Amino acid sequence: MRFTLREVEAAARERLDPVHYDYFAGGAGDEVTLRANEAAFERLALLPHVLRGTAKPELGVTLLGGRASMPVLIAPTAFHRLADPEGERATARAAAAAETIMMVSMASTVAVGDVAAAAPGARLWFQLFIQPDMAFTEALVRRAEAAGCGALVVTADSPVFGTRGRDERNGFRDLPDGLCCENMRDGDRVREIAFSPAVSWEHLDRLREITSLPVVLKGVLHPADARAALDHGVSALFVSNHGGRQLDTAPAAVDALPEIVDAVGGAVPVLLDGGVRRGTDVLKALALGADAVAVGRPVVWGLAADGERGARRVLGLLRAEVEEALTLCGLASVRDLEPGMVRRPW
Ligand SMILES: Cc1cc2nc3c(=O)[nH]c(=O)nc-3n(C[C@H](O)[C@H](O)[C@H](O)COP(=O)(O)O)c2cc1C
Ligand SMILES: CCCCCCC(=O)C(=O)O
Repeated sequence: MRFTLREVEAAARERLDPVHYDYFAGGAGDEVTLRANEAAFERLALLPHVLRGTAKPELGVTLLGGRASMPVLIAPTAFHRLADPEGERATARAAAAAETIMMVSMASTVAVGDVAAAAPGARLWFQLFIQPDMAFTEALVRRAEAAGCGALVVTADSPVFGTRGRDERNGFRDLPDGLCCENMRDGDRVREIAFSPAVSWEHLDRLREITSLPVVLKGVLHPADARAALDHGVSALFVSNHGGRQLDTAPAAVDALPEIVDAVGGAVPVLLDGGVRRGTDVLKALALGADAVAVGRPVVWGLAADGERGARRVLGLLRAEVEEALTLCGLASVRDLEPGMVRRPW
């Protein structure tokens, strides 16, 4: 039995090739931001209410017209077949069982159409690194649409691929033979994902012209960028530092959240990922104005520890913890969380 996400991670670490464990676990530079994401949640205190006479709390949220049974989504992470032979198929089945949204990485090791086919009823969004070759970007969008994805999650924090010291030291550069980024197939070749500093707001405008899918902008930390994103018509903002894997010493996600929420002023939903490991972290982020959070590594750990069952276990643990924390806070619903319930005691 595994009772916490830490125990799931320990089990995953035992099963994974150490080089692959480091790829999943690691961050950029000195991993300052990686550590800060979790530490920032720990520094926040929750101030509970008492004697509210509540029933079993309501956890469900509605995002971009779709329902999730809890405010915990699956963040896009690459290369699930390094963790489990079924890879993203297993993750999607776990997401469907939990009735939550899975963001399928553009760097998935199962093509998005095959992920959708393997998990009927799964609520999928497709994550996109805009490719400077807009014709190929459009081809990716069409694949996501054909797979029934409900939104495009455009990752904006990766004009270059962050330098991760663990991968450099381990010499981890390529997927093993037999695995590739299946969405990148183009005729009889598999393209490399281009990370390009030339990608700009104009590309985002162009993307919005070629699809009617809602666009979620992921990797926003600066309030001025949040305001610009609204001007460019995004449907949701996603506060994220890429799990500490891009700009090291960028702020912890939950520390950046209040200013983004303020800048957005309720115009669109705000999501957050980075360091969410406990139900209480979920409550803190929602109290500070997030509409939902997402988890990256925890789902990979579940997958590596026990395949689909492990990913389900991770989502189940988080659900149970959110429910218990809400009850202990005297709340009937995730909607009742408000900023006054979060304190910075130290
Ligand atoms: C192994 C790994 C792969 C990732 N791959 C992607 C990706 O393909 N696209 C993307 O936008 N973000 C990617 N991310 C970032 C996650 O979407 C997310 O921002 C981050 O994992 C959240 O932090 P957490 O792992 O602490 O929950 C990746 C993160 C990890 C750990
Ligand atoms: C060369 C493919 C890289 C996929 C990107 C995965 C990612 O975002 C990560 O943080 O790792």
